[in-house]
Amino acid sequence: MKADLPLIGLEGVAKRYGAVEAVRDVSFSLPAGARVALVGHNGAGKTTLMKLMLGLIRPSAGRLHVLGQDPAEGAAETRRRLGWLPENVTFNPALTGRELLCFFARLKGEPVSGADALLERVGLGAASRRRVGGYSKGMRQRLGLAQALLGSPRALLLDEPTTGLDPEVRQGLYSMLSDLAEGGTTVLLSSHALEELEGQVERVVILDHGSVVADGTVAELRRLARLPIRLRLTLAGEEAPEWFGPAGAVRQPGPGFFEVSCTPEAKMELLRQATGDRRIADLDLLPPTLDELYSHFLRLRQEAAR
Ligand SMILES: Nc1ncnc2c1ncn2[C@@H]1O[C@H](COP(=O)(O)OP(=O)(O)OP(=O)(O)O)[C@@H](O)[C@H]1O
Repeated sequence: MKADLPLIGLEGVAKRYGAVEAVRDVSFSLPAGARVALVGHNGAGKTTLMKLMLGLIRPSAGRLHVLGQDPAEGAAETRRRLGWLPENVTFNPALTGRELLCFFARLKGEPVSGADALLERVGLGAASRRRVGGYSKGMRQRLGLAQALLGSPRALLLDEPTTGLDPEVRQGLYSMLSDLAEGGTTVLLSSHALEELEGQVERVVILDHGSVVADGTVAELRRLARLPIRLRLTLAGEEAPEWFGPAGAVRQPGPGFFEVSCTPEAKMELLRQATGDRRIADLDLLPPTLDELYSHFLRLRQEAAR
């Protein structure tokens, strides 16, 4: 692989299924060790992009390179260096976790001797000899991740890996992905659940109807969107400070506390006012959520299309 190439790169990639334009003119690149989320509504093109990167389907236009190769050329060595967790992973319920992982290891041409260590790593050590039919959703997802990790892949493509997981299992999965990225593995995951991505990925690529509508760190997207910032203020007594109105739009979501929305530039002045006023008992800064950013970028695109 050429040193100057990112691990995965897409240039003007399009994919048509008959009349459906599943992916349109998509370009981005993923360096080694990146943790990136592909975010979009149902049918936005997330799975199609992953299948293109895996070489399972060919682009209608544009170029892809994955580990220095065109994935559609199907080089076996390139495929072995990629791990994939499909969206709806199903396993033979009659087999144990260990049997299944050994089966996948043989398919991938990897030694089965690493299966136990991998099962330990994803937290399935104790359950490895139980039948998968009795596994919970979280356990099946972890087995799916173990399967994707076979052969120490350089890039992991995970299609909605956290769907249906409880918060604790989800956090465990994210911390595992963070460790892998620290070790240089590129992690690309798709998700609808924007809120849970905060702090878990460095970059978010927002897709809408097959096109990229925004691509950046969460902080960059917030700066670009310039959405109002909310300050939630809890009053010490009855009296609402006179500067509330002029400071920005005011809402009272409940008794004794207010939300003041202001522009990003007005934020520091508002904070100074609030922290210097004894009538304010407590405050929370509420930056725009990822969901709000997502809606903002979709709205911009729809307006531009009119
Ligand atoms: N094999 C196929 N044949 C025809 N159309 C397809 C095929 N695969 C995907 N599509 C269409 O391409 C578009 C993108 O689908 P894709 O599965 O990539 O979306 P997605 O973002 O992964 O959606 P979801 O969040 O629902 O999984 C959709 O309109 C879908 O119906």
